[in-house]
Amino acid sequence: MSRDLAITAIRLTPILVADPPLLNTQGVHQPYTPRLIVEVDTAGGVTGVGETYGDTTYLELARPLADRLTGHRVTDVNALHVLADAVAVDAARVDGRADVGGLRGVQTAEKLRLSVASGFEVACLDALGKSLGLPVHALLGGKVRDAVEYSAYLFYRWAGHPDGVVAEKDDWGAALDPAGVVAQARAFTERHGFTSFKLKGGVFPPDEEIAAVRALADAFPGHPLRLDPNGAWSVETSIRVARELAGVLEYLEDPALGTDAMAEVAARTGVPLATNMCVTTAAEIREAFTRGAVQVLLSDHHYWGGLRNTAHLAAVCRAFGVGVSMHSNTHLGISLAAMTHVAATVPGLRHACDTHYPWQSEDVLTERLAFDGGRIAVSDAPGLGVTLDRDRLDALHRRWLDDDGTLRDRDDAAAMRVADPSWVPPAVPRW
Ligand SMILES: O=C([O-])[C@@H](O)[C@@H](O)[C@H](O)[C@@H](O)C(=O)[O-]
Ligand SMILES: [Mg+2]
Repeated sequence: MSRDLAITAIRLTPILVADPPLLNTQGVHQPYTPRLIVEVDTAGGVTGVGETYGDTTYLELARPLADRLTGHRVTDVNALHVLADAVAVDAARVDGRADVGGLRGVQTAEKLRLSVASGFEVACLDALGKSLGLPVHALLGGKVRDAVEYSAYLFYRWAGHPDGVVAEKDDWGAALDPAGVVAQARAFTERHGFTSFKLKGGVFPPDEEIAAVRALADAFPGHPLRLDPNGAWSVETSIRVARELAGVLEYLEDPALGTDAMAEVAARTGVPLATNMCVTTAAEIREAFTRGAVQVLLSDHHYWGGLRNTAHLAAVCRAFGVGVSMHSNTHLGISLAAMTHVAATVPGLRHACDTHYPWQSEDVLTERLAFDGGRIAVSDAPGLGVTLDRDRLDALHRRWLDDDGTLRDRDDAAAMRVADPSWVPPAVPRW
């Protein structure tokens, strides 16, 4: 192995990963969700790995980007974004589209490019770290903590996917009322030691979700609690819920959609508001921050364009006096490792980060990342500190190849229609 950092080959492997029947305001998670694994080989004999969304539009962009990046060096992460910008995206297939599988705010061609580039950036940094014998956090300026805290991501859910649907089974059971939510939270603490809890809301009428949060507060006195209805409420409903849960919630996440609504809710309640929907692009920052619409920004290295962009975003938040934490969608261990490295470098990270990882029974790593007291230890091994399990990768890719296209694009509303053929994503505000 040498330190020749030239990229000689890039492998893109789309996979389908098992996902439980988690409910959100759009519908329910598919039994399998697409992800893309990126491998970058260097002339020095090192391979770096990255992970990002695997839906069709992401793959269409990833392929030409892989061709253009080959021949560059793994240090060329600024050039990576220039190359991504030059790849043609059919904006008509992206701009203004409803987000049917992710509830991550506005969809634009730029955000699509950033989301794809992030998988390559992580793979490049992993390869660079391995080549230099340095952990990724060192490439970002070094860690300021040795472990990163995550919160238990509670979901209303069915015990299993609808009858007749091919799916992996799990032992979490159903959670459809306050008692079920508390039981799920207890399972999270027993299995992973989490001490802070986020409930995905927007599924049941607000009073039922208020009751679930109150039940959590009774069961876990003094523990940080969040509720996230993904913008399903009107301003008036948001204000009512915020007032009822004042003193109970650490923050309320995206109660209503858009900067105007969030600013009004923030102005009329004392509960801090967090978002991964109202501010998801650079262009949305100034207005939301100056109007006080957001008190905590949930960053996400996938759609903000990588780990370095995430560190920059955290600096912008600091400048505006806005707190920062992390959003999560369905993801595997490569992304959890990447999140942990960048989170380790962010000063003033005062809120536990979100992660879906405990819901993922499958991974492409030889060894799963393990939570200890709800925290992931920051690896000091070279690169991300994870090892790809090629057999697992091949098996999950085989599942993607065998799919007739039904599952290759995450669509929570379509998944819900399997159980309820009349389902359409509710108009917003839903309540
Ligand atoms: O996975 C889900 O159902 C979540 O609702 C996800 O799609 C959101 O993007 C996310 O977790 C959030 O915090 O809004
Ligand atoms: Mg959210």
